[in-house]
Amino acid sequence: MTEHFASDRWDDEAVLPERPTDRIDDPVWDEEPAPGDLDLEERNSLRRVVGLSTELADVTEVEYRQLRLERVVLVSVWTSGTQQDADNTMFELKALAETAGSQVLDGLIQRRQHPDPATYIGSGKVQELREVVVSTGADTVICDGELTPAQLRTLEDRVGVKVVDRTALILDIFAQHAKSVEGKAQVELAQLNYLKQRLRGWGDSLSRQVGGRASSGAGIGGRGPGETKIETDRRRISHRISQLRHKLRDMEGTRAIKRADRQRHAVPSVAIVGYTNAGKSSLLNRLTHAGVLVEDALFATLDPTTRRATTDDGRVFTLTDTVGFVRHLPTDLVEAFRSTLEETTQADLLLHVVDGSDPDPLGQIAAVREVLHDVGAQDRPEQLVINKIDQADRDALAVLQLQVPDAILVSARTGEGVDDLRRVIEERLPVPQVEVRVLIPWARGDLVDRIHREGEIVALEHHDEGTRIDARVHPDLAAQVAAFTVTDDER
Ligand SMILES: Nc1nc2c(ncn2[C@@H]2O[C@H](COP(=O)(O)OP(=O)(O)OP(=O)(O)O)[C@@H](O)[C@H]2O)c(=O)[nH]1
Ligand SMILES: [Mg+2]
Repeated sequence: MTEHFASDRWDDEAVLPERPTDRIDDPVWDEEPAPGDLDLEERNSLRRVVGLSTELADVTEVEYRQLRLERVVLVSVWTSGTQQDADNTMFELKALAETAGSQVLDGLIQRRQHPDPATYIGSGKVQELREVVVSTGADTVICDGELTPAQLRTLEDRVGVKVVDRTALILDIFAQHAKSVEGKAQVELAQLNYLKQRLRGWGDSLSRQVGGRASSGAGIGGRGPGETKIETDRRRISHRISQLRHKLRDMEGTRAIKRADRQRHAVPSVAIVGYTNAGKSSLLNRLTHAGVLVEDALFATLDPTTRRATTDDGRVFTLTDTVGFVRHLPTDLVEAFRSTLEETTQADLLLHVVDGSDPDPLGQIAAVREVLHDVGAQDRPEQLVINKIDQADRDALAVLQLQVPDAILVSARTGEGVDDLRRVIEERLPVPQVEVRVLIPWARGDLVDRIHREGEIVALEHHDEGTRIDARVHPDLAAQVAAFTVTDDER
């Protein structure tokens, strides 16, 4: 076992802390029918994890952690809604799993009133799940939703392979995709928060086991070395969390300055928001030739990209691409990306992009609006944009159009409807309010440029002495050109 491998294993451990020492010689575990090599490998890897968890000293490794899920079985509990809804959720989970790099072997949906508190799917179904896992040769089970540490543990014990939840999966995708220093820090923070909660559960069970085994172990003596280590780990994690929070606050400050700068120059801003994979980056590229990464993968974009664009009448505005949303985005991630999404709370217009070819566009719209609400952007002007009309079903599209009559239909791929969209953006961008009538001397061409860019020109004439302009501009610019105001008799 190489050192490199070792740290990889620890990385896996980060998201799915397992009980460290007890499992290998746990008699119950040994009695389980061995599903061959897989089980053997699993035990080996567990054994490896034991030694490695001490390496938690370097918590920064969480940043680079990947689950490396390979062959997975998906499980979801279906509590309400139609069969179709349940299937859609499952397909989304599949897309998420594939984005994380895994091969989906099978998917099981369990109908229940509530997820089972002990085993999520209900103890009767666990055996069935185990059979599917063994027969497909899966190495991982991914559960939809967010499971408690105890549920994850119980399922792992009884199914015999690694079990992760949707939250861990999404965190993993974010970790793989984060590019900027800030994005990485945000994901790491969310991962550490997730990990910290899991450590707590782990600590509880450990202390019980240690106490049980060294049966004299009540009171002080009952604090096994494992528990002490966990507490050390938790302290380290807490320390790292507060470091990251500091770092992020600083970076947030820098961004706020940049944003304030744009605001002072009164450049209107448009933020492109929407469900992951809706085509936000494609649309940004279409509107600005920005060359932003477009991928048929969820969460391709994690770092907000801002580009300048110009309306037909020459006004400059900014367009910002944002991280995609998804149903039940882990709260920690919403929290972590709050600063990134702050862009949206300041935007003059939100372009809410919807994948018109998705089976449940209204569900996507609702999920996105929920996140917008969470970050405090619910009162921003919103323009719905139904994208991918080239591949959407015509009938479904017609129905959708009735449901959201104000939406604009486009295809970022073919360019269809994009001109309409430009026109609507232009109409909905805030128009500068102060009317000015000025004669700008030739030497101040910079001011003429600014009026072009930041204001709206009503009339323009070239005179011998300079440029005569009637325009509507923002108050800041109005003040700067005030010295060149013309009176009626100069007209
Ligand atoms: N057929 C069709 N496909 C599109 C259209 N717009 C985008 N796509 C495809 O949809 C996929 C996702 O596009 P992106 O632009 O990366 O979507 P996004 O919303 O930025 O996704 P994330 O950043 O992952 O949240 C890519 O495979 C695009 O080629 C469209 O109008 N028609
Ligand atoms: Mg994108």
